[in-house]
Amino acid sequence: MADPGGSQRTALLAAASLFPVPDGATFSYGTAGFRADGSTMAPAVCRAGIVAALRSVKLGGAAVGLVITASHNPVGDNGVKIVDADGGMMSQAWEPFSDALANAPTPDALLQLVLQFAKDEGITLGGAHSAQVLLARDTRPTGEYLLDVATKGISAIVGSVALDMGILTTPQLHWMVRNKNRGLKASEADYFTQITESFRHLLELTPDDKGIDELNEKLIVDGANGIGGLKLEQIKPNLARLDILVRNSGKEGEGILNERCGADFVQKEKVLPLGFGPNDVGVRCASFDGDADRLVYFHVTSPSKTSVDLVDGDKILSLFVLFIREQLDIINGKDNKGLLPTRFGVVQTAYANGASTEFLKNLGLEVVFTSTGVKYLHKKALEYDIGVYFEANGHGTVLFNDDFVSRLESLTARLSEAAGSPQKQALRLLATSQLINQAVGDAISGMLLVEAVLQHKRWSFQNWCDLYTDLPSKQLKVKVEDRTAIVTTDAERKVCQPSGLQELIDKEVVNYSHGRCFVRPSGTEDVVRVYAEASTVEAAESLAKSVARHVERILGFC
Ligand SMILES: CC(=O)N[C@H]1[C@@H](OP(=O)(O)O)O[C@H](CO)[C@@H](O)[C@@H]1O
Ligand SMILES: [Mg+2]
Repeated sequence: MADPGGSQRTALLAAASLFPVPDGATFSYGTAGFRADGSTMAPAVCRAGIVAALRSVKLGGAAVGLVITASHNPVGDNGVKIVDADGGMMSQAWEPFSDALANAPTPDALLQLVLQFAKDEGITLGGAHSAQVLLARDTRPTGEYLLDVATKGISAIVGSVALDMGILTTPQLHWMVRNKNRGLKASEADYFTQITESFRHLLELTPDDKGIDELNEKLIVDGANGIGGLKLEQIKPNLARLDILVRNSGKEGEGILNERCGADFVQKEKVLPLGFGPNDVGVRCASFDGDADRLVYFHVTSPSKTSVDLVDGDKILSLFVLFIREQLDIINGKDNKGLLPTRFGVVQTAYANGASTEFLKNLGLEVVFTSTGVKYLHKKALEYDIGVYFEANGHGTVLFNDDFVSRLESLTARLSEAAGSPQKQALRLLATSQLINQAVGDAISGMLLVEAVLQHKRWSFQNWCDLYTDLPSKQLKVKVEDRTAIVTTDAERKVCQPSGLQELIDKEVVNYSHGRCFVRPSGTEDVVRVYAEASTVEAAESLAKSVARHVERILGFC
């Protein structure tokens, strides 16, 4: 390997010495980057900066992203995630190196790891290369400091440039990286223009005969006291036909990030977030998580109850699927002789409610399953012309393949406005591809698509809720000695190790009507997760508990 030169070695050794890894600390890139108490994150963040810069060098100087956030976790936590040049999550092939680097015990060990990795990957260091990393952070108190730490890590790769894009939602940064590398406008103002314009365009395409629905314009958004609420306040005045009120907006003094509010809280607890109450009965409400890449909707059911009717990621997915299918069916209807052949696919995980999967399959759709984690779902969705994916917790998007968008564009240019022409349907799909974030799940743009579709269909929240009835489900966490002893297959729906456990699960499941149950080691917490579904709440709980007991017994409860 070409010697990277003294200055490169010195820079790496210096950065590693600034933020030593404390004895006993171990970082793991996990399902969504490194995360821990914010005050302990500097070593991992600095080293993630090094990884991001190396990734950019490897990709010929293409922009790579780095975001400082711990999403829905408590305000004291923080984390770091790397965004690949296509705007998606960092290539999984680089995760083992990221782990090794984050845990390198000494500056010299770090240097050796970088040198070896650069050699293996064919990366020439210290030469005439360039690298650029776009940085962003959410509103956490440790964010500013950690962003500075990341910058130091990036600068440790000689020739790298760190560009601070400011306080952003996670999906904004993904969008910027994607656009920049495609030679498209990539500023925050461009992001806002694109989503507000395409939203306006979609509303203009709402069927004329359906008129305007006065009732449906009001929407209250729980911003989790994070960055999403602040950004939504910024674009609110530019959103036609929507009367949005933001609560837990992230403004100084309004509340603590993610504390008893936000999409994760609402989806898991199924109760009202802080700031919502009896006066909100009947109003459509939405909830973002702390970095605004998750979205759920809810309704306050009665003035005396704190429970909510929840519309989770599965039902958001179902709404999008219906809308897209409606447009495709008309474009490809017999009068139009299949103008736009489309491979349309839906991607879910084992956590998708069984009722949603049945609903989608009954529509004749191709529904495929991947392991938990957006990185898996996104990759699968890219295999289709239009791929829709969502996790039940509200993270997801609709991906339009580039070739398909080109076909759609030339189709819209060819079609006339004449009666019977599916021009409007094609334009709706085009506007949808502009509105919904193509890089990653995005609460703000996802919410605008939901709103446009509800207006298109003139649907109330209740109409949406009634699409299907969720099967009661229960999730439990089991603390065991070593969660990695569980190995799964079939998109995590079956256990292959330890032997015998799957047979025990099967024996439990047959006792329950509509019973379904699976267990898997979490990728973000030191627990085994147990998920069960059945026809009643009590049955789902009982099934989850029985299986949790088997897990405890076989793996050793701790
Ligand atoms: C059941 C569940 O909600 N799991 C979450 C959680 O992953 P686990 O690997 O289950 O800990 O965090 C991931 C990252 O945010 C998210 O993608 C995923 O959906
Ligand atoms: Mg998040």
